[in-house]
Amino acid sequence: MADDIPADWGWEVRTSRSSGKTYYLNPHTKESQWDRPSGPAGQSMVRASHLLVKHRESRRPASWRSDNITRTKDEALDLLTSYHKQIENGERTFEELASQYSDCNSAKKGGDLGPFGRGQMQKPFEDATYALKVGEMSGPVYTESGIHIILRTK
Ligand SMILES: O=C(O)CN(Cc1ccccc1)C(=O)c1nc(-c2ccccc2)[nH]c1C(=O)O
Repeated sequence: MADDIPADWGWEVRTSRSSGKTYYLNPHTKESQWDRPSGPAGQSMVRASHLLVKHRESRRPASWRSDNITRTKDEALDLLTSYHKQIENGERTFEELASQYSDCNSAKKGGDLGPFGRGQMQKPFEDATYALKVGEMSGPVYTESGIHIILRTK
């Protein structure tokens, strides 16, 4: 779905101090150019869905599912492991379980987070996603938000 990634994603629009003209700066390569870029700023975009199970040590132990999440980290891991098994054996789909059980607002979209590039998500989440092949599902991934299963979709 390349159409959902803006052509010049990742470039910064700047104004030249000397001429007042607009130019484009790639913050990753530090290159600048007058013409509007025709491609993303040289970084690969990915797309993923996730199922987040929060616990009492989560940075924000609350979600659309519960105002006060009190489960322990171990209980969260047990839940996530059971979801992972049900998806692996084809009993349930990733989308069904993420919609029903994910403590992330993305549950409303079957866990889909849309496209993102490096530097946008918490580092453990980003690294786990980039390490997956398209179509592959992660094991438990730990971030400040809780414990995730990630499905790379693009
Ligand atoms: O960590 C926090 O202090 C609070 N957050 C961050 C957050 C809160 C609302 C919307 C988006 C992100 C979350 O706990 C959170 N993190 C995520 C998240 C984490 C990694 C990848 C994608 C989403 N979703 C949520 C959520 O409530 O919906």
